[in-house]
Amino acid sequence: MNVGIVGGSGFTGMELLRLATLQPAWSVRVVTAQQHAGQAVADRVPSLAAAYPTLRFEALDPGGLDGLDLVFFCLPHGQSQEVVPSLVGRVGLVVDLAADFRLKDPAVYEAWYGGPHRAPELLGRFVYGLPELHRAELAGATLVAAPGCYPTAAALALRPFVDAGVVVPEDCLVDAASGVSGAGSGGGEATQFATVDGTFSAYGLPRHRHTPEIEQESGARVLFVPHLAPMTRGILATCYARLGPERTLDTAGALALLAERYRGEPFVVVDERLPTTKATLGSNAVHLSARVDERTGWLVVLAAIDNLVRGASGQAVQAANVALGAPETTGLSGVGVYP
Ligand SMILES: NC(=O)C1=CN([C@@H]2O[C@H](COP(=O)(O)OP(=O)(O)OC[C@H]3O[C@@H](n4cnc5c(N)ncnc54)[C@H](OP(=O)(O)O)[C@@H]3O)[C@@H](O)[C@H]2O)C=CC1
Ligand SMILES: CC(=O)N[C@@H](CCC(=O)OP(=O)(O)O)C(=O)O
Repeated sequence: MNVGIVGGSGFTGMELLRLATLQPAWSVRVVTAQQHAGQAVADRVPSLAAAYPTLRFEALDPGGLDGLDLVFFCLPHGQSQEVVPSLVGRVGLVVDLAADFRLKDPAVYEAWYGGPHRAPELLGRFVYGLPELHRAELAGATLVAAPGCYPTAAALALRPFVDAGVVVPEDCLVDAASGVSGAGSGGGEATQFATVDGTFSAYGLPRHRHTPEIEQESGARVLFVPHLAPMTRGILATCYARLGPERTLDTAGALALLAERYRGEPFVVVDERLPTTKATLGSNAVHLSARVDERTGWLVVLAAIDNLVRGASGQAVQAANVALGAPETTGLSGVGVYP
């Protein structure tokens, strides 16, 4: 399987290069960069030197992707919609890690991304790459939009309760914190050590662009408040939902509902123990837990992921495995690195 990684010199691209080494049938043929074009992969990412001793980043030339079996796009938002339309039908499978093709409604895209979509005709053809929610649509797909990092955690946490009808979908909040790699390798002053070390801050509220994506995939109307945490990787999403008027759910019931919904899922861990980002480091698993506060009538669901694995590149590989008909777990592990 001949593979291309567009935007391979960024954080998600590097993680895809690492995960590609664990795929028995993949061979990375093209890896592109902008500022880093011409540089050896091993110079930019020394941890990959043994796997890619001679591979170099090259400038993006869409023609150079022609005929590849699988191409991952890891470009900043808004860039892949310029390139992907010319590649439809010329590449076996496109997996886009940016937000360009995640939202189904072009009007919603325009409202949250500040301008009209430049390939709206493709929005309906992309499958949202969250296997636990869209596995059947993903099988055989040729265009996949990999989910955003915060929406992955929030949708997997809230969707089971919305579907079960036990919460008020209009009364949901998502309070989430991300490590700084979530901002990409060009984060600048906002993510440098002196700015983030020893502090914890909120940003982007009340109109972070992940809000409509969380709503699309969770089925809830949410107030979303993201935070930046002084760590490299990880997202912890604390999701709150008001219980329905019957108030039938208790903590044991909430945990049982999650366990039942995700029974047999290779990359979902449902546990009474409260999730931590550290336990997900380097793993493709999402760790979920829940509590019901019977005093106030609110459900709290917590989800932890590694933003670069389950929140980006690992999930993109998982979705590609499903789309290509390979075993879903090929080249992926749900076991983290600890401590
Ligand atoms: N970081 C995360 O946790 C997550 C990121 N995503 C999404 O994945 C995408 C990639 O993110 P991430 O890897 O963090 O971003 P980075 O900023 O780290 O990497 C961006 C990549 O795109 C290249 N690039 C930038 N501009 C252009 C351009 N105009 N033309 C061609 N290549 C260009 C860069 O090359 P160079 O560096 O050589 O200039 C680099 O390889 C983004 O859309 C992001 O939102 C999704 C989920 C989680
Ligand atoms: C910490 C941080 O800045 N996180 C980014 C989200 C991560 C990301 O890259 O967004 P997508 O998942 O949509 O691609 C942000 O809030 O914009």
